[in-house]
Amino acid sequence: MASKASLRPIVISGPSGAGKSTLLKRLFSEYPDTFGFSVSHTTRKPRPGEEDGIAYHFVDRPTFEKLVRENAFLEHAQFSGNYYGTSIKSVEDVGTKGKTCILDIDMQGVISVKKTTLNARYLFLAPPSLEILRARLEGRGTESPESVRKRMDQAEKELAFAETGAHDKIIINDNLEKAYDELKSFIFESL
Ligand SMILES: Nc1ncnc2c1ncn2[C@@H]1O[C@H](COP(=O)(O)OP(=O)(O)OP(=O)(O)O)[C@@H](O)[C@H]1O
Repeated sequence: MASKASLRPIVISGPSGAGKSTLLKRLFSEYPDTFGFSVSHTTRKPRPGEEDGIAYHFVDRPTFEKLVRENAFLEHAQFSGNYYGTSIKSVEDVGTKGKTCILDIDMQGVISVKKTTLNARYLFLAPPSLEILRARLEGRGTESPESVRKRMDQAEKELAFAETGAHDKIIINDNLEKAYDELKSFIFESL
């Protein structure tokens, strides 16, 4: 397997529980210097040891809201009273440092990346079936029944979106080894 990846950002999406984190964890540990995640913005206060520009870009609310008005974010949301967002520039910065940016985002995020000049490549990770997806979400032991229900509803929307042909490649994660090999082939494909 070649280990030179294009510097075009890779967008990975797919239902919650499809296996994105599992595959990305493996990819980052096999290739520790090749890939990077973008640094998000947040209005929450830094915790001890968190450096600005490394853990997050720490900004105040007026600054964050100004960035929203300027359409600087691919996606942003509020959690427990704080804003969080992924800026277009933070994705570009990863490429500038010579790493391939990996974006793990939902379909709304995919739609927004497509509106930018980031020239990304789009990968969709699908579960073998909705029944198996449910079993994996339940088996992960991290979700309440209500959270599983919400994720399953959203999964149907993600799968319908993938059927529109919005992605360059769809990988079905039935077998982890096979899915990982397909992920690497897509990522290291020479373009
Ligand atoms: N091919 C596979 N076969 C069996 N189990 C798998 C496979 N791939 C992943 N899993 C398991 O499925 C569960 C969900 O995987 P993971 O947490 O990586 O999903 P995710 O797509 O990152 O979800 P989220 O978007 O919620 O973070 C985990 O418990 C993982 O170990």
